[in-house]
Amino acid sequence: QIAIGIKKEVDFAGWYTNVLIKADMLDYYNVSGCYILRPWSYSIWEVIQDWFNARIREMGVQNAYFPMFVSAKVLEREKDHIEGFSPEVAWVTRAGQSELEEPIAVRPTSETVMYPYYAKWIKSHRDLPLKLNQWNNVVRWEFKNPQPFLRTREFLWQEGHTAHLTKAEADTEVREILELYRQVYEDLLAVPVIQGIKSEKEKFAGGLYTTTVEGFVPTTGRGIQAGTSHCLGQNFSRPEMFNIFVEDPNDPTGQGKVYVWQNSWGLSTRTIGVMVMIHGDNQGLVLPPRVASIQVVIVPCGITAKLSDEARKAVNDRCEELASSLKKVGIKAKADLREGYTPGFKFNDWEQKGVPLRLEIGPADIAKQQTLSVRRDTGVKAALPLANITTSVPELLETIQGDMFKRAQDTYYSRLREVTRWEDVVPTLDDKCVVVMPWCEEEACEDDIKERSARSSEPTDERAPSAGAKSLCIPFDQSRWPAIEPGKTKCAACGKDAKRWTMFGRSY
Ligand SMILES: O=C1CCCN[C@@H]1CCCn1cnc2cc(F)c(F)cc2c1=O
Ligand SMILES: [Mg+2]
Repeated sequence: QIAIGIKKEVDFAGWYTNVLIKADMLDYYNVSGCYILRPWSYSIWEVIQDWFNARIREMGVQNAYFPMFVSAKVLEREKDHIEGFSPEVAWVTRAGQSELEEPIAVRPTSETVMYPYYAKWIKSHRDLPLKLNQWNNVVRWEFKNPQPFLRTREFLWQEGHTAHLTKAEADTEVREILELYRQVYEDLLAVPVIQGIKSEKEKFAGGLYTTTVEGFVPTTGRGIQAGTSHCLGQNFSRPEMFNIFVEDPNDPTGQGKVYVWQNSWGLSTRTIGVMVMIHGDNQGLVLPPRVASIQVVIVPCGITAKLSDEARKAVNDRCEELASSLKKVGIKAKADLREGYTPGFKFNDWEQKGVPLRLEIGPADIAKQQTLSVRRDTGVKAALPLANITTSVPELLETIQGDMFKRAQDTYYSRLREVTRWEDVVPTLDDKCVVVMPWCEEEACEDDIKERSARSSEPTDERAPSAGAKSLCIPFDQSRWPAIEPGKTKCAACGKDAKRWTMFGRSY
């Protein structure tokens, strides 16, 4: 009896956790907001790590590891940097039965752990650029309801922290990393994202500016911040903060000092949650081939009781041979020869786990020297000759990867609604779309938009106010929308001169 699944469009939150459990991606844990990452999801994180490590190594970034504990004195180095976040900080206050002299914080991010050592290690401009990254876990005691991968009290991420002699160099690296984040999503996870800069209200307050890759979840019509690359400017290197400076190589007197220009950038296991939400369907998980730990599952069919033992052996051997010839060309293939399970049971099992391609082989297929392929993303079936299977299957997997991305990108772009009149804002949000409007970029206006859009669209049911819209990003690529005419095009919210088209929406 295969459990009746929860429908994605009916109960999205229930569908999401059900898919994760049924696909063996995670398990629940008795500390709220924490989950166990089982191999089926952890293998996706490893693909992302391997890919990202190769590329940052090419950029001269080195991996390192810093302690997870931060003293209160160090964490609260600068009151205003931390003040908004302090409710999220987890503290160790005792070991065994003895209270600690000073409480020790568990890192929520590592700026304050790392930068005192940047100050110590960076003595000359020849020590620049310093580029370190760590793969670690961080703890943030969020109080909003937790969601696996999307909002958890402990999560895995990489956090890159770099120091440069000039702003220009820092600016360049911010975008190089953001481009890598785009590729992780679009090329590995088949998830479309839009690159842009955050508004003053939404940026990391401790930094100079924040760039972001913004995802979109069509089922809920909500945007999701999928990765961030900040330029910190000299905010963390200035004397009152970590005092990280070098002699100015361009100052003939040799007296000049340059405070270093810093960046920090992070991508977390939220990547996995976004991929599940975008591609999953009512049969369960749908994995993009490039991150699937099993890309092709081969299932013996037509094995009935009346089939002779040698015929049954012939089918099983053919499945095994097919798996090994696909593995030889680098395809992650598996023959499911489990006894005592029907083909139908196996089909459902691997569909729930999101394996991108199934190949069925029965006596009839052997006779015809073919296999029946079934795509997980579309369900489309096609007979494939065994003769050229080691080229047709890799090609089919690439087609699946491309089609999954294209479908998701078309959906995302179809939900970007150009809005130039305020009265169209809330209806657009209620339509599960992103508002893209000419915006003045003033913080007061953004506060106003959030408040005015929080009122529900139907004046009658004041009870159920919809969540307000916040700015998601100001896309770097403005060419998708009509040019803003300076002094002429007005902000759709306040009527002041608009500066750039900006995406507003409800978000995670
Ligand atoms: O977002 C990134 C990328 C990787 C490195 N860090 C930056 C900025 C993190 C911003 N941030 C985000 N969340 C925080 C939560 C806290 F509890 C806290 F004490 C501090 C922070 C905090 O600084
Ligand atoms: Mg937060």
